[in-house]
Amino acid sequence: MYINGRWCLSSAGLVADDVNPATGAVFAQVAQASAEDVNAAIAAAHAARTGWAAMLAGEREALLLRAADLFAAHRDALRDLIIQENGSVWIKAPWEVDYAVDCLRSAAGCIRQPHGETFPTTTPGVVSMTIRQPLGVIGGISPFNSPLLLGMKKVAFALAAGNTFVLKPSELTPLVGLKMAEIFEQAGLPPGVLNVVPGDAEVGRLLVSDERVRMITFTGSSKVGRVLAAECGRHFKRVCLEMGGKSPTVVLQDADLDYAVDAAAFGIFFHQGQVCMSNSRIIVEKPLYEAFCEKFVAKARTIRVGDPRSPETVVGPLVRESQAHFIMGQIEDAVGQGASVLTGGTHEGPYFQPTVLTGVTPAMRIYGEESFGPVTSIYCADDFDHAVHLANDTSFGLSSAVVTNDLQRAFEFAHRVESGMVHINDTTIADEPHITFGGVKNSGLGREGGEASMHEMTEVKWVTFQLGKRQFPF
Ligand SMILES: NC(=O)C1=CN([C@@H]2O[C@H](COP(=O)(O)OP(=O)(O)OC[C@H]3O[C@@H](n4cnc5c(N)ncnc54)[C@H](O)[C@@H]3O)[C@@H](O)[C@H]2O)C=CC1
Ligand SMILES: O=Cc1ccc(S(=O)(=O)O)cc1
Repeated sequence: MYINGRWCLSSAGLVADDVNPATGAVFAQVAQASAEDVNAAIAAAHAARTGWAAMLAGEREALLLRAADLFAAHRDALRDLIIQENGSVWIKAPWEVDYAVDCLRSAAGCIRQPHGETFPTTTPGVVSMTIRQPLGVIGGISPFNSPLLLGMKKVAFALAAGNTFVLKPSELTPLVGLKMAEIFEQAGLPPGVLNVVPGDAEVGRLLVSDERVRMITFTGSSKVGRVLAAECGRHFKRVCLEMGGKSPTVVLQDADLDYAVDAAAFGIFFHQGQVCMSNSRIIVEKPLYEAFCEKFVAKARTIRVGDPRSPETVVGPLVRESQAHFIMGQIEDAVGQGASVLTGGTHEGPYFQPTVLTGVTPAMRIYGEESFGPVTSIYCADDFDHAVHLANDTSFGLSSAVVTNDLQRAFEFAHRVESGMVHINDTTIADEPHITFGGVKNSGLGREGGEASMHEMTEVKWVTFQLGKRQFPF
């Protein structure tokens, strides 16, 4: 692990296997942080926070830009590691590296940005202003699905805002987190500014309960997010949560059918459906429903499942085989209650066939639960209002999409849909480092990206300056 600028083993001698999802083979053993190690990482970040916050903006900017160039220079090695550790397919892994590079450059561009404000006051002679200051130590719990992208989104903006960081990567992708530290070290990041402590939920709990950690930023399941929100509340700690989704793509009756099929297919089969914004629900207006189902199923059947290293593969392995059993449980429950599997519905180990269901009802688990696999359900909407109702009939609210060229309908949908993001004439999957990203309902609390991150990761302080002497009443 990486603590205070040093590479070290677990003080308790703990290690865990790192498994390649594509083969099931153990390819590395990774040190696991003990309570002592977590304490050392937090202490290092705490000690480094004043120096890092005081570093001139231009110097911090230069460092992040240097790091961006180094991540770009390591593109092939990072791509290969992401494929090996996460099972990402060939089209996704390099894109993830490019995003991380872009994210660092975007964060570097934010460094001079946390502006304060000035105010007129009712007290004569008072100059009144706010300033924005770093929070101090931020703890990050990053997920497995895009371990570099989602880890970088947290680290880059936290550092840009002048905070120091302790990162706990997912148990399933610790090496990507450690590789990040290695490259930041090469870029010249001072010791203690970024610390990486692989481990299980206990490591996360230690980050949450330590009073030196002033904020937790998390991407993962709503189940864990709910626990973190409560625990951070108990410790009066800021929290930013990016959680799950059951995002809808709505296809209106005027849509270009082939385009809608392509958009929705990308929205569920990209990265084998392990994307928080995946359109695991497709809602089609009645006049297009039958034709859409037919074409979508035909497209799903052409999708190549297999070795993530092969450029032809679209759907690679799920990150762990147990996820395939979880999804099979959802499908069996749905079929047992009358749903139909139009295609797919089977898996070999972690390789899940692209799967399309119809006839799904609210009584079925898959109607409301996230699947995190290449499985979607198609619903028939009687009309536009029914489509909006179906889109909102979920406890989640991350992303949404509407495929139409009817501007009136498109903007009405954008206003009425209960989601943090809505994409018109597109799919549900979109993410750019400088744009405000996040969900409503059970999908999120707070926002990430660009200015939103800079706000979440800084504290506002009101400062006044009395010119001359104030007249006190007594
Ligand atoms: N929104 C998204 O992008 C993601 C959603 N998920 C969803 O979550 C499901 C489960 O995936 P997991 O990787 O197991 O994610 P998870 O969200 O259940 O766990 C994520 C992390 O939280 C830590 N953790 C668990 N309990 C904790 C606690 N009480 N305090 C502090 N840290 C704690 C774990 O050690 C792990 O690092 C997926 O199947 C998917 O449905 C998973 C990853 C990303
Ligand atoms: O834009 C594509 C995109 C963005 C994010 C993710 S993930 O949720 O971080 O995996 C995947 C694809």
